[in-house]
Amino acid sequence: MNETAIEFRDVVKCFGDVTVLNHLNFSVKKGEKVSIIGPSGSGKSTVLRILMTLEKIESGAVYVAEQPLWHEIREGRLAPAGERHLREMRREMGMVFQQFNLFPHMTVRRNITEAPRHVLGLSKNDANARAEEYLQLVGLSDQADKYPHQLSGGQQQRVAIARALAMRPGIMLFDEPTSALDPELVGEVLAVIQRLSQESDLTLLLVTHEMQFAHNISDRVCFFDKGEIVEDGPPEVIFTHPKEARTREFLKLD
Ligand SMILES: Nc1ncnc2c1ncn2[C@@H]1O[C@H](COP(=O)(O)OP(=O)(O)OP(=O)(O)O)[C@@H](O)[C@H]1O
Repeated sequence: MNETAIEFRDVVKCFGDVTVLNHLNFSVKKGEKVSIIGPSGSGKSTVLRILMTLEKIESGAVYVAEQPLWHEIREGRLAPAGERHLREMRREMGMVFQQFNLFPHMTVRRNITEAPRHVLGLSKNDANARAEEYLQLVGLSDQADKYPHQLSGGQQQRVAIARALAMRPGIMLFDEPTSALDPELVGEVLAVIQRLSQESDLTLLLVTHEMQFAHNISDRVCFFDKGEIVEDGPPEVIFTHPKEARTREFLKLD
């Protein structure tokens, strides 16, 4: 587990006058399961959005699978990344958002097969077989012909997970995947992510407000505040005897 899957080196990200990431240094090893916790507005989602190239950074560097995300080597020199490089880098990662963002006019099966067919060039049969494999993994094999509006929020989020997995990324990013769900539907989505974390060698980076869940699935938990990592350690330490006062306060341990 020595290869680095994700690395932020001295990254600064601002929105206008507001510094959202303040010289952030952060890395995740290949196969590691890491949760980011912290107060609202601390920059947690921004980390994931930068990885998906949905946001640019002001300075510093981001590496994915040990390659620079925003730069590429052209003619032996480091040059700003072209669209092709960005597309290739994005392919290393699958992201599941708070909102499921399924295509409403497509069946569940087509939601999952669309990218494998058109981005990876899989045949219809191969893409369908892949959709079946991942629908089984998320427990929705019998829903392939339904449309998103015919499913519960929890089922839609499980389809979104299957859709991301069907691209076979090495890294899965989850941005508060249960925060848009009714409480009674949270468990089924967490169960799927938990199974993924136990049974796969995927690298997993999860932003969550579900502390017990972060405790259960993570190798490491990072507590973010004001765009910095205040504390970073195994869940047994962070959730029971963190060193930093700010972490204790956030977790209401005092
Ligand atoms: N597109 C944007 N334009 C301006 N400000 C933004 C934008 N996106 C995020 N921000 C601001 O950046 C800060 C960090 O946002 P971010 O979503 O990363 O926080 P977060 O820790 O994920 O919060 P939450 O737990 O509420 O989702 C917030 O103050 C937010 O208002």
